[in-house]
Amino acid sequence: MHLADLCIALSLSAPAENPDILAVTHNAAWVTPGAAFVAIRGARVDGHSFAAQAAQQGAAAIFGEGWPLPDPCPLPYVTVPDARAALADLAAELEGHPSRALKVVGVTGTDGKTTTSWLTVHLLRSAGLSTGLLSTVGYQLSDGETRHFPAHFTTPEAPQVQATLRELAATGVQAAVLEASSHALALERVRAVAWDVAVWTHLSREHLDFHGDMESYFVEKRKLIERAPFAVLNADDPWTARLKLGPHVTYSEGGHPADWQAHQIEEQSGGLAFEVRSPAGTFAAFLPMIGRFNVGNALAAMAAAHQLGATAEQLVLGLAKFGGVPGRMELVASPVGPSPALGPRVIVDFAHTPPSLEKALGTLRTTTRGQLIVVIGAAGGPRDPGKRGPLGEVATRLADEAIFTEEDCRDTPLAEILTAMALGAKGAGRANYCIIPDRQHAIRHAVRLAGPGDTVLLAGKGPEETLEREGETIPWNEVEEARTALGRLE
Ligand SMILES: CC(=O)N[C@H]1[C@@H](OP(=O)(O)OP(=O)(O)OC[C@H]2O[C@@H](n3ccc(=O)[nH]c3=O)[C@H](O)[C@@H]2O)O[C@H](CO)[C@@H](O)[C@@H]1O[C@H](C)C(=O)N[C@@H](C)C(=O)N[C@H](CCC(=O)O)C(=O)O
Ligand SMILES: Nc1ncnc2c1ncn2[C@@H]1O[C@H](COP(=O)(O)OP(=O)(O)OP(=O)(O)O)[C@@H](O)[C@H]1O
Repeated sequence: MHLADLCIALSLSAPAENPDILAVTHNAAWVTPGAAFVAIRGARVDGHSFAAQAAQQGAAAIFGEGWPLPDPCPLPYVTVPDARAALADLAAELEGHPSRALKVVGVTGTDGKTTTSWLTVHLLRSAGLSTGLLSTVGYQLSDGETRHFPAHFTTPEAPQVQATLRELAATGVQAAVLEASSHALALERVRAVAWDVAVWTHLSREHLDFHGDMESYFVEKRKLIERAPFAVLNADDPWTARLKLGPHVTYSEGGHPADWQAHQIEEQSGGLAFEVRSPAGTFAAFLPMIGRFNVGNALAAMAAAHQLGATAEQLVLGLAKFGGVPGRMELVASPVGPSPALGPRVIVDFAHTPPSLEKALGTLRTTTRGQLIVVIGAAGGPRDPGKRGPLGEVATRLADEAIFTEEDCRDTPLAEILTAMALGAKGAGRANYCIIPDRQHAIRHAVRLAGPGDTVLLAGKGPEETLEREGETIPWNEVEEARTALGRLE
C-alpha cells in the first residue's frame, strides 16, 4: 500500500515522497525492507533514537509524534497524534482489517482471562464454528494446535495481533477469542480490533507498578467494554456497577441477580456440577474442572458463545467435554488411567502468589477426603522477594504438608529463597514442611507421601517450559514430571 493511501486512511498529512509500504513495526530490530517504522516514546527510551538503524535495515518511512533530532530525518516522516494508536491503525490497514471478517470475542479482567478464553473457544468449536485463539498460553489457528510468539505476552503488540487475525481470516476461520490484558488496552495493542463481544471477569489489585492506582487500572480495562457492541459482565464483581452499559448480559455464580446464574453448585473431585438458569434455558451442566471460580468462568464463556449462536444443547455437550487449560488446575492423568484406585489426585497449577495459592489450596481442600500436600517454590531475581515468606505461611496454613523447592531461582542462591519460605512458616509457629531443593525429587517425594483420597498440588510452574536454576536453564514439563512420579507408584 502506498504511503499516501495509508495517510488518507488514517487522516494524516502525507509527505511528498510516496514509497510502497509493505509492513509496519515499532521495533527497529524487526524492520524489513519496505516497512514503516513507528517511533514510540516509551517508558525507557525514545524510538526515534533507532531511526538510523531502521533506515539501515531498509525502512521506507517513519511515523512518530514529531521528529525530535537536530539532523534531518533520513526517511519520509509522518507526524501522528499518538504513535501507539498509529501503530495499531497502520497494522490493521496493512492487514486489511481482518477482524471485520471474524466474530471476535475479547476477554479482560484480573484473573480468569485465560480460562474463560479457552472455554469460549472450546464452546464455539463445539457449536461448529471454526475458532482461533490468542492467549497467555499461546495462540491457536483453526487446527487447534498451540503455538507461541517469540516473546512471552498475554496480548502481543498490534502488528502481531493483526497478522494473527489475518492468518485466521485467510484460512476460513469464523471466530476468534482474544485475551486483552490491561497493558494491551493501555498501550493500544488491540485498538483496531472490531469486537463483537467483550467479557469482563473481575477486577482486583494487580499491576499497580504500571497503572499507578486501581482507578487508572479500571479505566484501561473498561475500554474493552466501551468498544464492543455487546458485553458479558460479572454481576459478582463490584466494579461491574461502574461500567457504562450498552447491550449486555450479566452472570453470577455467587447468588447475585443476573441473566446467567449458577445454582446447586457441587464441587466434585473430578469437576463441577451445577444448574444453569439463563436466557438459553434452564439446564444441568458439568464442567470437568476444579475450582469453584471456574463456574463463573464457564457462565461467562457460555453467555459469550450463546451470543454468537451456540444453543443450550451445544453448550452442555461442549462443557462436559472441556479438556482444561494447560497448567491451570490441571488434573494429571495417571499412566494407569484417569482415576487410579491406588494413587493420589495430582493437580498442576500456575498459582505463584500468596493470594492465588490461598485460593487454589482452599478450593482443593473442599474436595479432598484425606491429606492435602503442596509442592511450592518462589522465583529468584527481582520478582517480588517479599512474597517468599508469605508463600511459606500460606502453604503450611492450608496444606497438611508443604514441600519447599526450587522455582526459577535465576541469580538468587536457592538456599536464600528456601530459608525465607521456611521463616514464613516458622514465624507462624508451624513445622509441617520440609525442604527438597531439587524440584523433581520434591515432586516424587510428594507423590510417594500421598495415598488414595489425598491431593497433591504442584504449584507455581503451571505450563512453563523451562526451569531456571542458578546459572542454567533446563527444559521443564511439570505435568510429565507428575505423570512419571505417579507411574513410579506401581
Ligand atoms: C510495561 C510494558 O508493557 N512495557 C511495554 C512498553 O515498553 P516501554 O514503554 O518501556 O518501551 P521502551 O523500551 O521504552 O521502547 C520504546 C520504543 O523503542 C523501541 N526500541 C527500543 C529498544 C531498541 O533497541 N530498539 C527499539 O526499536 C521499542 O520497540 C519501543 O517501540 O512498550 C514496548 C513496545 O512498544 C513493550 O514491548 C513493553 O512490554 C514489556 C516488554 C513487557 O514486559 N510487558 C508486560 C508487562 C506486558 O505487557 N504484560 C501483559 C500481561 C500482564 C498480565 O496480565 O500478566 C501482556 O499483555 O503480556
Ligand atoms: N474468575 C476467577 N476469579 C478469581 N480467580 C480466578 C478466576 N479464574 C481463575 N482464577 C485464579 O487465577 C489463576 C489464573 O487463572 P487464568 O490463567 O485463567 O487467569 P488470567 O487472567 O489469564 O491470568 P494470567 O494472564 O496470569 O494467565 C487461576 O489459577 C486461579 O487461581
